Amino acid sequence: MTDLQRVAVIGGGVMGNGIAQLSAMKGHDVRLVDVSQERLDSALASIGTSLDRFVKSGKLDAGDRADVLDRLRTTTSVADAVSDVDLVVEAVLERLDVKQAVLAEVVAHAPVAAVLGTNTSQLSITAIASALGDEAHRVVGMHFFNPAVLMRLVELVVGLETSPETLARAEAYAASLGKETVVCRKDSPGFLTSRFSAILRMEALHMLEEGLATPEDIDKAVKLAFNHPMGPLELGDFNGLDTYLDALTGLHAAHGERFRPPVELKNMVAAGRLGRKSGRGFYDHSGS
Ligand SMILES: CCCCCCCC(=O)CC(=O)SCCNC(=O)CCNC(=O)[C@H](O)C(C)(C)COP(=O)(O)OP(=O)(O)OC[C@H]1O[C@@H](n2cnc3c(N)ncnc32)[C@H](O)[C@@H]1OP(=O)(O)O
Ligand SMILES: NC(=O)C1=CN([C@@H]2O[C@H](COP(=O)(O)OP(=O)(O)OC[C@H]3O[C@@H](n4cnc5c(N)ncnc54)[C@H](O)[C@@H]3O)[C@@H](O)[C@H]2O)C=CC1
Repeated sequence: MTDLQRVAVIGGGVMGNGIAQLSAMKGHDVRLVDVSQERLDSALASIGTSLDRFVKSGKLDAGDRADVLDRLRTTTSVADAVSDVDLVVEAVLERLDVKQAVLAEVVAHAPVAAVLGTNTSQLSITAIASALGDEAHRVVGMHFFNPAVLMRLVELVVGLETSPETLARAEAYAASLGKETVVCRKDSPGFLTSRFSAILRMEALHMLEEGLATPEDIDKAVKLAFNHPMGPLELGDFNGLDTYLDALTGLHAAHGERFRPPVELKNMVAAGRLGRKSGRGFYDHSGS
């Protein structure tokens, strides 16, 4: 194990619970933080389901399942969670002000040597770190992919103030999780992956708006023509349409018209159709 034994994950939603689970599976001592016990219970339920799948497919020993859960502690207190950690992964919602406030609270309570990773999908790392004054050198983009327990990549993003030591420690943590990394060496909203992803997704949304085909056929075209495991609309439901809309809104502000979120996507989020997590999005998930 590296010197990054103790890890706190802030936010236990779609991404945070997977990052916490994976870290515990790879031997880290993990503290998972969310705003309420209800949210933490929901995160633990997702982790339990995922661990069961690993056990069922023979990728995890039934005996090791309990050890993984023993290494994972939950709390609603950021101060308590980060007091002795080596690294923090922030995975709260995709809003600059919320991320800045959470990291400011982390800095107030974490050891000065702790690395501060943010799992933002597209926000500027420099802007997030700007709330931390002299501590900005400790902030690095650590962009995981959903589901974090299975996807092979972590995209590391260097902000203007990120120190080489911070990047090196983030690389060591990703390696300890068995991940490959790419480094986006110049901070730019959307980095490498979210800009690629958004281009395909925007075309799918425009095709839907233009009535070219059903959602099923738009997704099937991408899956079968290009061998993608999921189509772009299916993937939106998988990510969560609220997070997807927040990400597009940021990309639109940074890169202009090509990423303008369509009104239909805004309407779906306003109506609470958030994809898998609410039971309905581009598709009906109420039975799954
Ligand atoms: C504007 C841009 C910004 C947008 C918003 C932000 C987004 C981001 O910032 C970044 C992102 O995450 S983008 C999304 C990246 N993720 C993807 O593209 C996922 C695509 N899907 C897949 O790879 C597979 O469908 C997947 C791997 C998910 C599932 O595989 P399959 O399709 O083959 O389905 P299954 O047969 O169900 O699963 C295969 C094996 O894996 C096991 N498994 C699946 N999920 C699991 C989980 N969560 N935990 C544990 N095990 C799991 C499953 O049991 C099965 O195992 P075997 O039976 O042994 O093969
Ligand atoms: N959903 C996805 O597929 C991906 C999302 N991301 C990024 O990861 C981050 C989290 O996204 P999701 O997990 O999808 O969101 P989510 O909405 O599923 O989960 C966010 C969690 O953060 C918690 N939270 C909010 N404020 C908090 C605070 N002050 N302290 C502690 N917890 C707090 C919420 O209660 C919620 O449980 C975002 O920045 C998103 O852009 C990155 C890769 C993929």
